[in-house]
Amino acid sequence: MNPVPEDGAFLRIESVTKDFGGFRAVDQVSLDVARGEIFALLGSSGSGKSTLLRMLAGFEAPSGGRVLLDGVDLAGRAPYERPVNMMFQSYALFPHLDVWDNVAFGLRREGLPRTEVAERAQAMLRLVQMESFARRKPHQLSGGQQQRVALARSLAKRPLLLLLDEPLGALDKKLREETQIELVNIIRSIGVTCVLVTHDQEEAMMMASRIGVMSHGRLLQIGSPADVYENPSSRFVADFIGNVNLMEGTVAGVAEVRCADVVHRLAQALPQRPGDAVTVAVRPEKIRLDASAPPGEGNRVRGVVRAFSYFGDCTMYHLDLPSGAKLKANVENERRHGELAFALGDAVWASWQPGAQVVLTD
Ligand SMILES: Nc1ncnc2c1ncn2[C@@H]1O[C@H](COP(=O)(O)OP(=O)(O)OP(=O)(O)O)[C@@H](O)[C@H]1O
Repeated sequence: MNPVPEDGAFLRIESVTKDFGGFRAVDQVSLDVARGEIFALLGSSGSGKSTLLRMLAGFEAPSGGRVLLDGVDLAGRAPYERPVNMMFQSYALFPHLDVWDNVAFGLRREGLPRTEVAERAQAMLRLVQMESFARRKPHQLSGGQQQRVALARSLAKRPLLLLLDEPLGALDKKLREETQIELVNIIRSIGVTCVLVTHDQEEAMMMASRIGVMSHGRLLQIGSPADVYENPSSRFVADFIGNVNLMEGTVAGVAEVRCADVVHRLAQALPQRPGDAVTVAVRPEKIRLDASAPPGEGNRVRGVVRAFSYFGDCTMYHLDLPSGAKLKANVENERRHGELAFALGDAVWASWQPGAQVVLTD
C-alpha cells in the first residue's frame, strides 16, 4: 500500500492530518518520497491535495503528524526557512520585471554576490532554453514560455524539494503535453525531488514515477502509473483512473464470478468464498468485439451498439447488455474508420481473456 522507496525516504510524511474547524481536509496521510523522485498527488477537487502540498511548503501547519525532509523535522519552520520551493499554476511572475530579473529576484533577496546571481540566473535560463528571451516582460511570452521562466525562478534557489501545484493547468492540451515532457527532463537533469499536485490523470501518469490517489483527505493507493491503472485497489481508484466497466457479481467458484450478464472466468484463484459479493472491473481496451460468438463459455456477452465515439486512433463503443447494463469497449482502429465492422444497432459479441479482470471488494 505504501511502498518505501528502495533508496530510503528523502521526504517522509508521517500520519499528517489537517483540520479546518470541524472539517478534516487531510486525514492521516503517510508517504515516503525518494531523493530525485517525481511524485504526483492525484485527486478530484476538494480531495485535500493542495492542503497537503501547502503543509509541505509551510503555508499551513499540520494539526497532527510530522513532515521530515532529509531527516529534519520541518515543524515550526516558516516557508522561507525551508529548502522548499512551490510553483503555482498562475506562474506568479512579476509583470513589471523582465525574464532575467524575475529569475534573479529571489537570489538578490538572499543577498548573494552579484556575480553569483548572474551566473545562476544565466544557468537557469539556459536550462529552460529562455536565454534569448531574457529582456522580455512576462506579457510578451506565451503561456508555455512563462511556465519555463517560473520553473527557472523556482529552481534558481536550488531547493531540495520542488512543489508544483497544477503547474500546467493554464495551458492548452497540445502545449501542456510538450511542456510536461520539458518539465520532467529539466527536473530530472537537476535531480531535484518533486511533488506535484494535479487532478489530471494523464499529467500524473506522464510526469511522475509514482502516483498517490487522494479522496476525501485520504491517500487511497500509491503505486507506479501502470500499477494504479492495472491493479487498482478499490472501485474509486479503478473508476478515477481511466475508463472502466464495473460489474457487480457473486463469487461462484475458485476462479469464477457470476454477474447479471456474464460469467467471469479468472486467471487466478479468488481469496473470497462462494456467495461473497464482489465487483469485477474490466478496462474497455481489454475487450474485443466480434460479429460472431467467440469460443468458450465465460468472459463473453452479447450486446447491441448504442453509441460510439471516434477518437482517430481508437473508437469507444457503448453496448447495451441484456440486463440493461452498459459496457464500454475501446477498439483500436487498425484499419481506416470507413472500413469499420460495426454500426449503430448491430448485435455484437464482447469478449476478454481470463486475467483481464480485477476483482474488487472496496
Ligand atoms: N483555509 C481553509 N479553511 C477551511 N476549509 C479549507 C481551507 N482550505 C481548504 N479547505 C477545504 O479543505 C478541502 C480540501 O481542499 P484542497 O484545496 O486541499 O483540495 P484540492 O484537492 O487541492 O482541490 P482543488 O483541486 O480544487 O484545489 C476542501 O473541502 C476545502 O474547502
